[in-house]
Amino acid sequence: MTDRDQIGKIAAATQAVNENVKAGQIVGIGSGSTIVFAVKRIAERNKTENLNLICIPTSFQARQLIQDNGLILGSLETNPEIDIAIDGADEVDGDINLIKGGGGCLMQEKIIASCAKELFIIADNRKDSTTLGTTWTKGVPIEVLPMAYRPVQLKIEQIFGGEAKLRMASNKAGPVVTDNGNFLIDWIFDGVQDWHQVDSQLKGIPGVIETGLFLNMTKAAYFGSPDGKVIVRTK
Ligand SMILES: O=C(CO)[C@H](O)[C@H](O)COP(=O)(O)O
Repeated sequence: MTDRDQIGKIAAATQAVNENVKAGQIVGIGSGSTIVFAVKRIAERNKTENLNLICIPTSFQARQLIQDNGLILGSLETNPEIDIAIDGADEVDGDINLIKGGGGCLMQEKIIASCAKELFIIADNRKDSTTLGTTWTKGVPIEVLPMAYRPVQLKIEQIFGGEAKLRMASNKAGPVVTDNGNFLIDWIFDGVQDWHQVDSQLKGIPGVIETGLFLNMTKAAYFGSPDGKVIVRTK
């Protein structure tokens, strides 16, 4: 990531927090590099405004971020209903459908997003695309039960074509293991798909736990550019 990309992330995160976080809310905290700037901004505001938020994490990383920034940590057990969730994305299309899971946290992210009244996405403007599947070239992340990864890979390739790759760790021998103890398959697909149909077909394969396709879930996406300007896309 260059400094220029970082400026975009900071701008998007700051504006999204300024416009949407309100005192007393239950706030879902996403995962990745952009959410770090949102949590920092929430913590800054909390010092002067006493926001009294309860923050629900989407990952181990988010849990640490909440605690390291002096915010109140909650869970879905204590707070099953969430006011807003803020998260990053790997790609965002013109209808604010998303590919997520580049950082491996898609399942908890999707659960938290589904419990939130509103989901706000923050990203640098490289993530902005008109058609899903054009700028994110690493494939659709899919969380799978470890014992089923091989048949799931084969079934995905048989049904949809493309290549379904087991995500391997970089500083450990073997596969990436998610916060939930599962494996990830990155499905590199050919061309534009009917994503709603693909998502339900993928979830119909035994062993698939969740997909990184977030369809019709987002209220607004904030894209920051290297000059610090932010474009907001709503539906
Ligand atoms: O889905 C995610 C993690 O699983 C992230 O939200 C997504 O990868 C975006 O990350 P970043 O803010 O670092 O670009």
